Amino acid sequence: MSTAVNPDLLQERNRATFDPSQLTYFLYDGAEKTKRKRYIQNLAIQELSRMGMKQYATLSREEQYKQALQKHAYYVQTQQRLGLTDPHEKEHLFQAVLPCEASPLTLHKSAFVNTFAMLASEEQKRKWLPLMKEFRMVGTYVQTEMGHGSFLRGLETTATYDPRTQEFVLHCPTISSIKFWPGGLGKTSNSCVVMAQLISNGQKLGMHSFLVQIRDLDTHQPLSGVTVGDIGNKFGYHGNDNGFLKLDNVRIPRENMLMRHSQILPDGTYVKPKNDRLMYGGMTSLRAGIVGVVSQRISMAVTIAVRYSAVRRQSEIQPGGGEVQVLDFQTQQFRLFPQIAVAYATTIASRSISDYYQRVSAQIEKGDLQELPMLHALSAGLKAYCGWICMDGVEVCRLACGGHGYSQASGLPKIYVDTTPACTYEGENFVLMLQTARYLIKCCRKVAEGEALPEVMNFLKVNPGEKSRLDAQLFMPQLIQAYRHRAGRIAQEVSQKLQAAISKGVNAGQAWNSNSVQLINAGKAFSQLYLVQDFAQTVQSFGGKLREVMEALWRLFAVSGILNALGDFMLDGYISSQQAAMLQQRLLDLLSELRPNAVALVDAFDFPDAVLDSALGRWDGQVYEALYDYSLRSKLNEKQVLDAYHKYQRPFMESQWKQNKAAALTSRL
Ligand SMILES: CCCCCCCCCCCCCCCCCC(=O)SCCNC(=O)CCNC(=O)[C@H](O)C(C)(C)COP(=O)(O)OP(=O)(O)OC[C@H]1O[C@@H](n2cnc3c(N)ncnc32)[C@H](O)[C@@H]1OP(=O)(O)O
Ligand SMILES: Cc1cc2nc3c(=O)[nH]c(=O)nc-3n(C[C@H](O)[C@H](O)[C@H](O)COP(=O)(O)OP(=O)(O)OC[C@H]3O[C@@H](n4cnc5c(N)ncnc54)[C@H](O)[C@@H]3O)c2cc1C
Repeated sequence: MSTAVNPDLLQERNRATFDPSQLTYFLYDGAEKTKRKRYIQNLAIQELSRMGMKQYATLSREEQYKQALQKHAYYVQTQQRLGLTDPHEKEHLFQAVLPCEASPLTLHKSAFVNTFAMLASEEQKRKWLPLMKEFRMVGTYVQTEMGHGSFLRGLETTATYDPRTQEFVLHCPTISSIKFWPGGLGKTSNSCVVMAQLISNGQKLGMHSFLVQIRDLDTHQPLSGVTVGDIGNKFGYHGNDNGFLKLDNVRIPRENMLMRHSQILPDGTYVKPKNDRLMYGGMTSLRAGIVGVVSQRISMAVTIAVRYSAVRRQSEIQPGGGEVQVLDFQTQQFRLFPQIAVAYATTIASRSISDYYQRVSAQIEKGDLQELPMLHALSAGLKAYCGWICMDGVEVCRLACGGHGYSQASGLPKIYVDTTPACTYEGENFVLMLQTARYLIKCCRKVAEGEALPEVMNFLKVNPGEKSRLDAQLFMPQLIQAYRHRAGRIAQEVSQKLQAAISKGVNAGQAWNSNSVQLINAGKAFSQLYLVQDFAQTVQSFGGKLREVMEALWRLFAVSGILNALGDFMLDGYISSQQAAMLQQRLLDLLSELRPNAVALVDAFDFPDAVLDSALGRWDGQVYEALYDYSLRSKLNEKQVLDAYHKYQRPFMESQWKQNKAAALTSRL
């Protein structure tokens, strides 16, 4: 394959008005850390290549599972060999080893060990954490059942305390109570944290967590009373053995209930937690983490689509003027440039929600639960909102690559099937957004009662007759104010509707359901406001040319967000039709303004080719060579004439030939 860089891409890089390495250093916390990231990723990529790893998309499901295990083992061992302790460095390594390739061991650390560490007492941690950390116990987080996932209070699996033996009896009483979906459960895990309804002294005490061993630690055979297996093929996520688990009166010692926040004493007496929802802590942490996962996916997809659009030439703009780079079509820019903005906006939001999570967790550790409701509302809203826009964005990128986007060679299908479950797992997005709305409505009531709100919620104090002062300059404060006004208005309006329905005697649940479409909209508007504000704040920390480019990108994010939900902004007359028309024009101006920097903006993400795993998104732009090479490696090309020809095609063809003509046929027409 040619080693030269495609001249169109070369030219794109030369015409950028800013230095993309400045942006790369922002993303990876400076030049030194960027160098270290590159060192770690290149080392892993070279070693894995020497180990003969195959392209994920070319493997069968079973092979994907096996290779993912092999790679995950390499990931952990390489971490140890290099002495990595910084979580970002571990993340860089993980990205290079398993880029969008679901691993059966992902849940071990992120959900099993982390949830255990959050919910177990000090004594329990001393006993079990070492075994988990050295992979003697390999585990997962087992909550969802066949019949219930979203409605946790509806889970049916029971953990009944038996004071005579000081044991819990874990039992799945019905088909719908069979645990279903947990990652790594089917074939890989020997242990798990199981969520079950606690029953003691005949009292139902709600969902609690239990450490349950499901397989023998040596033979790996399922233990007595345990039926466990893989759930079968899915939309994607093939490297992961998402599993089912049926517990049939399985007994575990009393000390296996995770007892940090609530306890069962030997005689069966129940000690309540300070707050029931502390039990949900593991989910909150993962939701915060998922914002980072989806932001990475859209960043990869848009890198592929923008680079490809710079080398793909098709059609003429001026008759006779020659074929142009498809990136020069306004429609292509209209599809792709907002996705670059989404990639940066969500990356920035992922950092701030992660920092916020760490801060509030530290407070919770000290017993201060004041910010828990806000953390829940924000992590749920951002997980859902970022999940949606990143999933949609990945598909926009795939479609923008035309026919080749449909090939696995583009890397885009692999990214899509890895992004879309983020809208379902760790809380179905609509269900989560309604949790965010629940918090908003509570805050609206506080406004009505004149109570103080956290500073970030002050947008709920809406000025009803307010008109936007937005003009063609698109000043930051006016754009942000538009988002504040819209988020506040929608939340207040739906809050008033709820109040009105309840005062007419409609019960609270009915009133909630009848307004839930608007409640979702309130949650989205709040989450989008958060992204717009957070992105703006970051842009203001940049200087020089980088600031100019990133301000334009931020404006594109803010303006396209308004135009995509124009009704929300115009319904109460806040934005006039003249302002809306001005925004439509300014959006097009911003596309032209950003055009010279499109490639530099995606190059700044600094994804190695092996991470993108894409014939279309290669750094050197040699896409046709790569596509052709990929085709030649198709398993169907291993033989010139396939067995299926002799077995099915030829007999079928012959069955269609008219008897007398068949005799006259020669091998060439
Ligand atoms: C940064 C760390 C990074 C870590 C690493 C990151 C790496 C990422 C790797 C990604 C890989 C991902 C792999 C995939 C993992 C999938 C795992 C799963 O799906 S596992 C399965 C995931 N499954 C799901 O996610 C299930 C989704 N369902 C649920 O979570 C619950 O059923 C519910 C929240 C919807 C309702 O619960 P219900 O008990 O009926 O509650 P009500 O509605 O009656 O409200 C009562 C009160 O509770 C409050 N509150 C609620 N939650 C929380 C919270 N977390 N907190 C605080 N508070 C909370 C609520 O605000 C309300 O307060 P108030 O207004 O009364 O004051
Ligand atoms: C790839 C993948 C990995 C997973 N990994 C794990 C894991 O490791 N451990 C684990 O325990 N689980 C896991 N899950 C399960 C996952 O957490 C659940 O599927 C998820 O929480 C959604 O629940 P559900 O399937 O019951 O959806 P449902 O709740 O049945 O959703 C169906 C529809 O009903 C709607 N709906 C439900 N309730 C409401 C409501 N109150 N208001 C409005 N609409 C509502 C939803 O919005 C959705 O449109 C995984 C799932 C997937 C796809």
